[in-house]
Amino acid sequence: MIKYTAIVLAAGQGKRMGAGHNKQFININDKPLVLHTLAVFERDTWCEEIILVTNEQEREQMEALLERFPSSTPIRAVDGGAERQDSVYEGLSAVRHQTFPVLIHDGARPFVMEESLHTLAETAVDKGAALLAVPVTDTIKQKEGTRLTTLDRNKLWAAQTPQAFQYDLITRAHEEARERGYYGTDDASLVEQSGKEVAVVQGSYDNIKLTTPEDLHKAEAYLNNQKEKETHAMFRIGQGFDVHQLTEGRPCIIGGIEIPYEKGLLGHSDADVLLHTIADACLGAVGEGDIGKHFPDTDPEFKDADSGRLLQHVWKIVGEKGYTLGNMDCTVIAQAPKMAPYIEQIRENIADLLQTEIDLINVKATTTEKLGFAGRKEGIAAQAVVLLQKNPQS
Ligand SMILES: Nc1ccn([C@@H]2O[C@H](COP(=O)(O)OP(=O)(O)OP(=O)(O)O)[C@@H](O)[C@H]2O)c(=O)n1
Ligand SMILES: C[C@](O)(CO)[C@H](O)COP(=O)(O)O
Repeated sequence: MIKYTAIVLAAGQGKRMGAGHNKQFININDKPLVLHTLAVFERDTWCEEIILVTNEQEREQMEALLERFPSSTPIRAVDGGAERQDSVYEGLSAVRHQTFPVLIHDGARPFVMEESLHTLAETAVDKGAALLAVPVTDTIKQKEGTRLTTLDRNKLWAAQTPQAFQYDLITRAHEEARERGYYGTDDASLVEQSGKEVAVVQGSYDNIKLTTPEDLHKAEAYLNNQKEKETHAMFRIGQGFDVHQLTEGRPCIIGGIEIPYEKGLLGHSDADVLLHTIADACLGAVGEGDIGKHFPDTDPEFKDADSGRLLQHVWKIVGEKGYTLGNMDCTVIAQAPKMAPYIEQIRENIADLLQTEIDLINVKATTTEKLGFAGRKEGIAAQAVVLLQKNPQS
């Protein structure tokens, strides 16, 4: 996981939208545009802080909106400038975590996907600068006076946001542009001007910028389509499987309970094979990959980590996506130690971690009749099936 800062630009006037006021406050399916965009970053666990660049005259209105819709990710509002580029500069000046990559995003692009944010953050760390873009699908003509020329479409990409950068690199590019009086229509162009390469991350054609009134209809259609898909997904199912090796000199922690045994489980964290399996099943159910993606075993933060804490983090993601537990069924596959005396304690602990009823949690154990690695007591495996159901309030 890479932590990043998001700068969300909302200090424009929305002249081309023709609403008579800043388009960021236009309601799309009962919620102002800017809140749809902020929600993408609020949901993303990689986003450490959001800097919202607002129009000085609209600062109070924006702050009132943020108060009405509180966010779990810190949001700081700062005043923007006359041009988009000036607003970005003000946003950059307010960044606190200067070692994190910064993702600069138009408040008017509410449909960017979380997967794109992660690829951009990773590419910015790796290469310094990256932008989201899509191959152009129309034939593009250049008109000079009355003369038309046709550009080679195979070389053309339509730039989107976010555009992601190492903080020092983009700040320097902005300062150089200010010194030269250069104004670009995006941030990548400033880095290009300073002679550095910007990596292209292919985005989605859905990541539109709401610019003209026609775009509002497209946005409503997109959101209705999304809603339809979500309401159909009343239930989601996930399965998990995990194995850890038994070794001497480690505690044997299964389901959060330390079980007296001559050996323990080996792993980067506390190697709780059952809680890892449950976490994987939960992430699988909400389409969020696996625990390796969220808690890499190369990250020193998770060395000997309490897997109960990891499961609670996963459970928060499940909750944020609007799901609650239907039920779960788990099997621990171990020749030894004998699990039966600890099953009730394990169920209670899982129920406690997930703040749910114990009746929804079934845990059982089996040996493998001395066959295979489990039978030879070389390791312990666990598997789980988790059914999630849509929270009626979401
Ligand atoms: N001085 C400015 C100008 C633009 N933006 C932001 O930059 C994004 C992209 O700009 P655009 O779509 O052009 O928005 P507006 O400038 O609001 O629209 P218009 O050009 O039609 O007036 C928008 O989220 C807008 O709020 C900004 O923060 N500060
Ligand atoms: C940054 C941008 O969204 C990339 O496509 C675009 O250049 C913003 O331009 P605008 O004129 O400020 O809408």
